Amino acid sequence: FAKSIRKKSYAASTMELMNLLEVEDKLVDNLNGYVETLKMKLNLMKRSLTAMSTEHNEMQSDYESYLANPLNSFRLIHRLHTSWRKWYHYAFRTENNALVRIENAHHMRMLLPTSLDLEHACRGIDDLMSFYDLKPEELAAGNLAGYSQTDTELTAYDCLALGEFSVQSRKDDLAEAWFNLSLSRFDNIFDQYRAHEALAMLLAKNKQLTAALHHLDNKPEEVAPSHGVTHIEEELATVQNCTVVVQKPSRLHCRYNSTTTPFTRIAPLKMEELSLDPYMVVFHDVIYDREIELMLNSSNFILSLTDSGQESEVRASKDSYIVESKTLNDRVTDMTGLSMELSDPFSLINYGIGGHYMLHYDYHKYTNTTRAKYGDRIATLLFYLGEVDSGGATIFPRINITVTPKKGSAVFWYNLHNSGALHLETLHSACPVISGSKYVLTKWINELPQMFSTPCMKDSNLHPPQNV
Ligand SMILES: O=C(O)CCC(=O)C(=O)O
Ligand SMILES: [Fe+2]
Repeated sequence: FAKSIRKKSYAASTMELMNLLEVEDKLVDNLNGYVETLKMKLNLMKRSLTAMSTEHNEMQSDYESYLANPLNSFRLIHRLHTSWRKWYHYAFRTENNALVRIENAHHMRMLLPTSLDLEHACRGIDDLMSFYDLKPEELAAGNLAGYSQTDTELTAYDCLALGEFSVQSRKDDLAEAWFNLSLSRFDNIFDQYRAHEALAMLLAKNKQLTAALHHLDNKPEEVAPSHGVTHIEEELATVQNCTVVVQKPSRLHCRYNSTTTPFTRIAPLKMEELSLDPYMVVFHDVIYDREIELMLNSSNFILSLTDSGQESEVRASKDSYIVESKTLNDRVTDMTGLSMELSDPFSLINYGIGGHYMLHYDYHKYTNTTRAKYGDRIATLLFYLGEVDSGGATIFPRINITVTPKKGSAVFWYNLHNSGALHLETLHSACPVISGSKYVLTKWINELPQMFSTPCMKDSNLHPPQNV
């Protein structure tokens, strides 16, 4: 088998394509040889199995008299001791002949078309379609603008690949047609689900989440949900949560916190527990109107908003600005019992109409060494600096919690389990602002200086509420 490395693109020339035919010839031959070797092995095992089971069945029909004969008992012990071991090893052994075939296949991988070749081939088909105004159905049926040949029909996998190429080329309508063709060509639910999944991803990309989920309903039980599927489900949960404008009444209780630090004993904080795991609370009246006014009217902040010079864009997304404040740092310590050392400064975020913050986690998910050096974000505290006329809630779709901005309140939650593990249920986002403007002040709290206030407990995943 040739070992040379090919450089030319297969899709570019007929000569190269002829080489590819030759490669396929050799591959078929090689695989055939492999199958033959396996067949021989299988036949040998089948023959021995027949001999063994005949003997076994004879013995079983009258085992008392069979085993009464010492020669028979000897043979039984010998058989089980020797033969079964032999078969066990034989089953695991890879025949030399088979190994050679596998090695051949390994070398021939160099001659196979790469993903770039496949892309070129897809582009070729795509160009043909645009040029001659061909429809995917015609091509899939092997019909090339009236030039039709038998046996040139495309397979379900071909259609799937062309669909994927169309997604990459941002031709979503074409992609949908290819995926549907692929779906109708597959003949079992497992393969069909591949097409359903591709269609679901495409629909989800275009925000047609419910239609996407309909496709995902076709998932056979044996198939594990993919990352993409989980993402669609969360996106849908996000949309559903965002449409709930009023805050869900909390099942947990409301209380005054006067235990965190000496300060809170004098001035207790009003807090409402939203969740125990991840631990999450809302504090009321913890940032004052005059503090908010000062911050929002600071010339630097106003400048930072107008500076971007792209008013509509700024309004359509979030815009953040760094704020340092010892008073507020101390307040967050009073509220949470956590040290503000090594934490990021506050981030003042403004969202205009449609402004939102995609689903995300606040932790960095550092590697162990980076994390030991810099520390991850153990918790987040988010002050709401105003009410939003409509929309703009902070939502946690995995735990079904929606927090509606209320001027002067703050939401606080732990991003990490008490063991230090990342808390996956803290996935959250800011819903698009429908009307009004939203201002929040975020503090991402570093884990490193919390060693004594929140000792990391290896076996516990829960943050005890008394920490807050
Ligand atoms: O604005 C919000 O509601 C959420 C902000 C947020 O997630 C963050 O600052 O990390
Ligand atoms: Fe966040």
